[in-house]
Amino acid sequence: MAKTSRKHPATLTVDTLWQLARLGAPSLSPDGAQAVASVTTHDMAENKARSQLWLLSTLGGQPRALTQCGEKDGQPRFSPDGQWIGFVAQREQQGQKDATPQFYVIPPDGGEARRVGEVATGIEAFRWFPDGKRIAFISWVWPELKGAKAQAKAFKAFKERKESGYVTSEMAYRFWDHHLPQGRVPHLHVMDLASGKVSDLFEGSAHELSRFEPDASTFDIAPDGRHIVFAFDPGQPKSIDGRNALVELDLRKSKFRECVRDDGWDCSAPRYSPDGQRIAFRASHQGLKHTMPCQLAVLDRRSAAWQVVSAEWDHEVHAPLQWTPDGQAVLFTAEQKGRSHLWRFDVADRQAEVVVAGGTVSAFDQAAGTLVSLCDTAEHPARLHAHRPGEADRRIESFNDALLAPLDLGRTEEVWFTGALGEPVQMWLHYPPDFDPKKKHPVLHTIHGGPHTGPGDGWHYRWCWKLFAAQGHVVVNVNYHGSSGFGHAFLDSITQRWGELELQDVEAATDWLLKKPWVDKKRVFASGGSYGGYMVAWMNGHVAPGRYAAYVCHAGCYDWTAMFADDAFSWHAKELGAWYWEDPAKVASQSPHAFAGAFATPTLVIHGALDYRVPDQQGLAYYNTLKQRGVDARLLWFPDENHWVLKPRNSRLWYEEFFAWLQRHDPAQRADKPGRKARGHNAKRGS
Ligand SMILES: CSCC[C@H](NC=O)C(=O)N[C@@H](Cc1ccccc1)C(=O)O
Repeated sequence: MAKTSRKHPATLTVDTLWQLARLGAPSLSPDGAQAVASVTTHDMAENKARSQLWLLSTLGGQPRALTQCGEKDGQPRFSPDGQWIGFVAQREQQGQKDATPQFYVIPPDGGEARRVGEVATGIEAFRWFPDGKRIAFISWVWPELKGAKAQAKAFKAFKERKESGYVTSEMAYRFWDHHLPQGRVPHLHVMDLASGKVSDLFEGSAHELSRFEPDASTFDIAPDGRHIVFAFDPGQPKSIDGRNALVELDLRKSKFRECVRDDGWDCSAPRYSPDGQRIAFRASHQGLKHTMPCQLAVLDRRSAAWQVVSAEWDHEVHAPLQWTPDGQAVLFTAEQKGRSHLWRFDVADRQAEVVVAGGTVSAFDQAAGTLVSLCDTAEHPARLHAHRPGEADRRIESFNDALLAPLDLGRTEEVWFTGALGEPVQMWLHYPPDFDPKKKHPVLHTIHGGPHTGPGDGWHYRWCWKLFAAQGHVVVNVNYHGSSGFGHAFLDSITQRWGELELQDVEAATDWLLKKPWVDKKRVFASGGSYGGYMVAWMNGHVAPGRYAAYVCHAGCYDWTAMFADDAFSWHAKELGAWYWEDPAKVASQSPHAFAGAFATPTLVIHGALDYRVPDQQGLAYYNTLKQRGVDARLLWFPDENHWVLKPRNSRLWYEEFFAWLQRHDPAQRADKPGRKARGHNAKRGS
């Protein structure tokens, strides 16, 4: 038979990954006919991101770009009458650039966006009042000052000050990648849209919202427009792990009332029922144990009684919550075994049912019987679907289809094996596009962070499994003991013995793989970020050299004592079982640095200087130790990145260094052989 030359389909590259449009949370028009969402695109040459608002028909019409000139148009929400879309942006208008994010409105049927009012201290997040004439919004203000003018004056003075020092007596002063504004706290405000007039609802009171990235799920406005409920930590002084009560503000009487307060419980994400009589919220029994999940709770406003309704359902409820229009049930997303579904929880029956199955459903909205969901899977980045009763689900955009259509992404498989404690453990295998079970393939563990996360059937931009697979590796993501989405006992099983069960699981996965005829035993690699970085540093001290050809440690926790410099320091003792000054041996026994004497496996260490969750000294100490011990190591350090590498050019460098490191330590294709390049990567940079 004559041989036919078959053209290989293209595979995913870093540049293609960065060309993909990233969709934000949708908001539906009141009639459910249209959704609005922000769409972020990136320019590799300019090293920049840009977010525009798009209008998407749920009935089959063509998508339309709603905003053009904004750089970061975000958080769009339809007004209750559907006449406007409100959004938050920092724009240039009439030659003047907003100094802080402001509130804009645009009519959905066309026309230019216009800023409403001006808030010197900026707008973090907002919600429409039911009358559509006002919004409630979050802004960080000086609590001792009165009136918008005083805030504006103080803000100007602060911006113009010559000193750069940050002074604080607070326990919470940084969060992930930013310092909390000095002296300012997040207050709820009301803006009258006709006049642009703003009033601070918390002025003169000790109330404030969460200092940790407060968003629109931290408060809600009652259907009568008269009450606002919000989560508030009454503790003084504020701690980094304080427990929130729920407080209701009567706008007419300017009176605050604690409606849920139990010091053992942490409450969040309150949401009024459609008739305004009940408030659904998330409640976590922190008094019992710090790992307790956020459960669904309901407050009856008349009787003031509240109860957890999802106590028998071993899942963590994610914010935001939305009531169904009949007030029977609450919608939310929750993880389950490496997937995240949209659930409907019937409050009377206490039953949960999947409404939209993931993949990973990350956002949704509902109106007039229509539901929209934002969902990604291992096979594609986030897509928007409309779900209407009696109709087939409909894709309402196709932003990335043309880019992805010609690509062979390879196959993804969910596998269960026996891990630590003889228990079933899940892993996800992403096979390379050219996978052939008759050939030998290298293996790459990508160990997730947390430890209490549980990724699986989803798309990841920073740890893009399909991109790693395109380099020829079988990519492995083990949902080790401690991962979320597998019930509380599984999540809590690693408490006070970090490293132990997780390592057994990763090792059992490696054993499982090594039995496969298609695994190249000399080409097994392990990588991980944050807690996953902790894991690879831990492995370096605990696994016999030679089993893994090389490691990549991104933003890894290395030394639990020095980690006290992070922004979550009070959490360690709960997980490790001791403060370092009380039982240093117990802390050290769970810390990779204490096993440095065994480090022998080559490691690429990556860290960002703006990482306050895992400060970069962690990565530097690990790298220095490897160097001092004569272990082959390389450092990739970013002065301008945080826990994540977010800039297009830096991300490309991250992937390039990552691939090159694996190649350099790959016995089959050493990078020091001339002419070797990462697969599928454009040799030429730039546009
Ligand atoms: C309560 S804050 C720390 C926990 C958080 N994990 C969620 O499951 C987290 O930020 N984890 C980091 C690693 C880390 C662990 C302990 C203390 C600081 C950082 C991560 O893996 O992203």
